[in-house]
Amino acid sequence: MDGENEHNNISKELDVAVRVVQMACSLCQRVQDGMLHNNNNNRDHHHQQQINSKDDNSPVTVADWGVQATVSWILTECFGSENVSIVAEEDVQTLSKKEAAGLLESVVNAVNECLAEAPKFGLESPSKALESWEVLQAISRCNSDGGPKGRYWVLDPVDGTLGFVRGDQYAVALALIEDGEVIPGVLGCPNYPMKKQWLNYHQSYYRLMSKLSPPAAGSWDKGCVLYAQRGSGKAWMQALVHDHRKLDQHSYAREIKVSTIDDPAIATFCEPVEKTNSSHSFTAGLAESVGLRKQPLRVYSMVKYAAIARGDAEIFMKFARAGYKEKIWDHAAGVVIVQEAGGVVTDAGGRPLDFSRGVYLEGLDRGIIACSGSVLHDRIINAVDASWDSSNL
Ligand SMILES: Nc1ncnc2c1ncn2[C@@H]1O[C@H](COP(=O)(O)OS(=O)(=O)O)[C@@H](OP(=O)(O)O)[C@H]1O
Ligand SMILES: [Mg+2]
Ligand SMILES: [Mg+2]
Ligand SMILES: [Mg+2]
Repeated sequence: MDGENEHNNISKELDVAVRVVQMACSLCQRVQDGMLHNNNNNRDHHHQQQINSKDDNSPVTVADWGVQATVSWILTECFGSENVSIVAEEDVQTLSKKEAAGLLESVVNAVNECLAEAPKFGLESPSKALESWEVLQAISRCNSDGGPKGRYWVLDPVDGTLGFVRGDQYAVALALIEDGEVIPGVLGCPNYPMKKQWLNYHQSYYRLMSKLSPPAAGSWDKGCVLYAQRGSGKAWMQALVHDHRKLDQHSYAREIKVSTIDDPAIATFCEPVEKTNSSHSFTAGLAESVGLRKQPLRVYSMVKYAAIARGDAEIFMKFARAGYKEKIWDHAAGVVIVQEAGGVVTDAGGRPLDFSRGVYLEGLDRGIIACSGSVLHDRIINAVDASWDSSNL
């Protein structure tokens, strides 16, 4: 099939990125399953350690650090440390504290367990398990500040950590930026099933699952990985896999496209779950004035971009409070995937997001609007202008 040929034609960078995101997804699933079990059974000291608060009160877990270490280690091995620079969300401050020894040990174990499986994903394992200092080094070498020149990877090890700790949606996001432009992007969505029978259904399903024993490895086909290469005009989705070697024989990448719906009356918009991350009242006003009739789909993480790229929803809007600066790792991978799947992504002024100015999306005008097509996109942009002054954002 075409899918396979095109898949074989992708760059080495995208190929490695897809594989390492697959690995990262299985690390996350293991940690999430472990957390949900602990939650139900006993609140021992391990559980106390599992969710940590950052300075801004947002959560960070073994999975966030574990994925950052794993991706950093694999990219460095594959491309050479002199060729790899990475912008990523987490640092080692908390982890390096004396009292965090147990937490660090959990991270090191998660990383080694994950790296040991690298051959299943067509990548190489370390010759022996990494020491704590090597894991810390892998995390802290993700210290690039981005910028307008050269090449750097952009990683959000766990996006939607809140969704993750709640047993809900989250994503692993990896992109490569070259001279300020996102080239390939990969989004791993471990709780977003290949088929559309999803999200609402998901929570109760997960609640039920967490009381049962974990499913046999490899039998749970509930996640997907999306990816795209800038300029190809194509975006792809593959199932979350536990053994890549088995899949290499198949044409396992399926092309995805945005929705063709451009009638607001039947369009679905998605937005962040938390009101603190995006004004629900402002988007409700917009929805009303544009004629969107369906209830908003509130979903954690960049799964919202995945939903647009796959055609499961038509609009994604995010209006953070004034003064909040969006970070490049929360958007880079999602934006290129949506665009290559046929969608349109801009700020609320209709300008493209500028990934070339460091860690933040500097100069972002009010909010982010991703749509399946320009008809809906134009309408939303116009509605923002019409209602902005009367809002108090
Ligand atoms: N105050 C505020 N306003 C806007 N955005 C914020 C804010 N604080 C954090 N963040 C970033 O939002 C990321 C999660 O966004 P979501 O769209 O998943 O939000 S939500 O959880 O569904 O409410 C989240 O990503 P992760 O930290 O990777 O989970 C943050 O980077
Ligand atoms: Mg994030
Ligand atoms: Mg994150
Ligand atoms: Mg975070």
